[in-house]
Amino acid sequence: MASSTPYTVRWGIMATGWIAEVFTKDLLANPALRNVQDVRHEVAAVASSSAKDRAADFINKVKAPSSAKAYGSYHELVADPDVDIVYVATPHSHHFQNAMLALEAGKNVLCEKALTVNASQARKLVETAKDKGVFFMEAVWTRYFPLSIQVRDLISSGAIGDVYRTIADLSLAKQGADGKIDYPDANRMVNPELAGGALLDLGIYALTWVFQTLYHVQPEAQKEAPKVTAAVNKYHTGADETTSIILQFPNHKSHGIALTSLRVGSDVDGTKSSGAAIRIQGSEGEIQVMGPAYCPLQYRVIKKDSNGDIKIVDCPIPKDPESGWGQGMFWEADECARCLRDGQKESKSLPWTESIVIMEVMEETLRQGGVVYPDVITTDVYDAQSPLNTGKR
Ligand SMILES: NC(=O)C1=CN([C@@H]2O[C@H](COP(=O)(O)OP(=O)(O)OC[C@H]3O[C@@H](n4cnc5c(N)ncnc54)[C@H](OP(=O)(O)O)[C@@H]3O)[C@@H](O)[C@H]2O)C=CC1
Ligand SMILES: O=C1OC[C@@H](O)[C@H](O)[C@H]1O
Repeated sequence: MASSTPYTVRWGIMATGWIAEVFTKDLLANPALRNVQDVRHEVAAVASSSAKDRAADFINKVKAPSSAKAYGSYHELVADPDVDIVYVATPHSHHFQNAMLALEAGKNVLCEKALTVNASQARKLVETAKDKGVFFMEAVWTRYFPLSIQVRDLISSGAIGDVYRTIADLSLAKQGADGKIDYPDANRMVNPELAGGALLDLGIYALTWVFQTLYHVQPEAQKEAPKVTAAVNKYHTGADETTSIILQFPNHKSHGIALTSLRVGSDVDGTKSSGAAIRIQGSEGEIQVMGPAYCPLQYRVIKKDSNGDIKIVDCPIPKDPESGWGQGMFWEADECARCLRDGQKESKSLPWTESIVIMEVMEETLRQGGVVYPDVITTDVYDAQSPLNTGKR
């Protein structure tokens, strides 16, 4: 008989930036509001690489319980026996070293996207998770949206026949009046030292839709790595600003088109009236996914013989009625909790091999585009004392 006591996971939050805050507030949201009774989350500790006070301020800001510990270093966080799983919320440049720090300390890890800067780093992380016998997952939250699960199920059930093409776009119109992209050159979005660029930050979501619909749904033995043809425009910092990828899956005769840009937006006027960000095209019809590729809230199923009778399905994110809070990151946290409870080391919705194949596609894209990042962030040699782990910037 299933236990009526929810399984509790104690989180350690590594970094105190934007997404750390959003994710932690979702962790603290009441699971009942999303009809979840079997798992729950606690914030055990928060670490800032810059100052203990920053971690303490973060704990106050997100309204975590005062029992949550504040640390002024990532090393202290991963040594805390009260932390079951570490959420790595640093820039992409830091993921390899930071996730290794936690894995080497024997911690389970949820690491923000893009998982790493290259495929070799991703492979090393997976090997380490295996060696240590811990859970490890890339935090592509979109995969855990009920909408994504429904779309994958529709494809698997043959609702639109054989899928031959997926076109997916995640672009943000960030060009300012002066022709420059509206982020300072030092910002993580365009700074090569922080693995900046459209591809690793946004393109990963376009690729997520290509992979969810053309790769993930295939039987294990039929999953194939795609051929990659990419066009990349570089910003003056050296990071990619507009990147378009054609992925060819030869055995399935399917194509994925993954688009991303910091010059033009998928949502032209900010009113979400620009049409489908994702089109999944099959022999018997098409599924269109509306809204930003990272956080889609509606899909449409258009059958070949529908005669205009389109099925429209809304999948809103449950909000706390009092605070209005709820961003949809809690679903990926619930997945982590269930995997820990059930002793699973990887998530079935985003297995290790799939994260690695996607990293291979991104690495090849950057190679074709001539985007080069500094050695300190591309090395696949773990160094506990790397400046990326100690915060000595
Ligand atoms: N899933 C999603 O929807 C989203 C995911 N992300 C992902 O999360 C990660 C972090 O993004 P975001 O929160 O926007 O970034 P921020 O710049 O807001 O925060 C990053 C944090 O990392 C820590 N950090 C450590 N070293 C550095 C450094 N050299 N430069 C800057 N920060 C450093 C800092 O925390 P401290 O000083 O406390 O150590 C900082 O606050 C990225 O990988 C991004 O792709 C981002 C936005 C949305
Ligand atoms: O993951 C993300 O999703 C939302 C974007 O605004 C952000 O830049 C990116 O990191």
